[in-house]
Amino acid sequence: MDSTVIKTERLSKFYGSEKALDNVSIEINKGEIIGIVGPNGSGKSTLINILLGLRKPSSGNFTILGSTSPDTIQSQIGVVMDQSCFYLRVSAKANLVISAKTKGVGEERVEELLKLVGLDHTGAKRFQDFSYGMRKRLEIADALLTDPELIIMDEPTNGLDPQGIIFVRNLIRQFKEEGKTVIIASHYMEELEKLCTGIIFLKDGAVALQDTTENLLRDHFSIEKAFTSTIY
Ligand SMILES: Nc1ncnc2c1ncn2[C@@H]1O[C@H](COP(=O)(O)OP(=O)(O)OP(=O)(O)O)[C@@H](O)[C@H]1O
Repeated sequence: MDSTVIKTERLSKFYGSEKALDNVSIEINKGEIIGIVGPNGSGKSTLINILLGLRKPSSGNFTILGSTSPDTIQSQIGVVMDQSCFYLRVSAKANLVISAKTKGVGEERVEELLKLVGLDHTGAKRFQDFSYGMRKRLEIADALLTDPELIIMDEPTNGLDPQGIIFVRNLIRQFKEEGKTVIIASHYMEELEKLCTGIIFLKDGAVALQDTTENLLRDHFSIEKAFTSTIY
């Protein structure tokens, strides 16, 4: 079986005359946990949005889970990007039940996920009264409803308390054990060093370096040092 989960060929994206992505060619295989790192404005979100079908590339091609149109394989991709829309006046459970129905998933999965993300005791509390961390946990549960094989997370621990950070890190370790493929865009290099099997450095929209975490640590001692010598 083909183990390629994502393959991009010379992907570029212009916003007007501004080049946000510059000939990005990457390959990500099943079971890899890949960190995407780069300065603000280096193209991380643009790349993710193109892979999710939310933006069209100006040129280049890509496949994601063997498909050239991400819209058709949405149930196989879990997305955590602080962009989920939930009903403000209903509980975590009610929100997940609604989402599960839309996605054709049974209600038993809702109970399972509420427990997994630690929201099983929130009862009737409404989404609008949730803390940021609770909202993030609900977004993660929602992303996992269809048991996706590819999970894409943009700054998954940003704004979380220490307990929330540990929770997300352990969850990513669990994904790794389950053989899922995970892409994490993050500025927290220590975190990526602990979790990722490989790192992609973006600079000015282009891939400045892609390598395994093992190789980067051998050559640079830390992802931060690898980043500094690659980007500056
Ligand atoms: N909708 C848009 N319209 C115009 N320019 C955009 C748009 N979205 C992004 N850009 C530009 O494209 C470039 C890449 O932005 P992008 O958001 O992909 O970077 P990023 O690496 O995700 O940044 P950050 O770390 O700040 O989230 C930036 O110069 C940004 O200003």
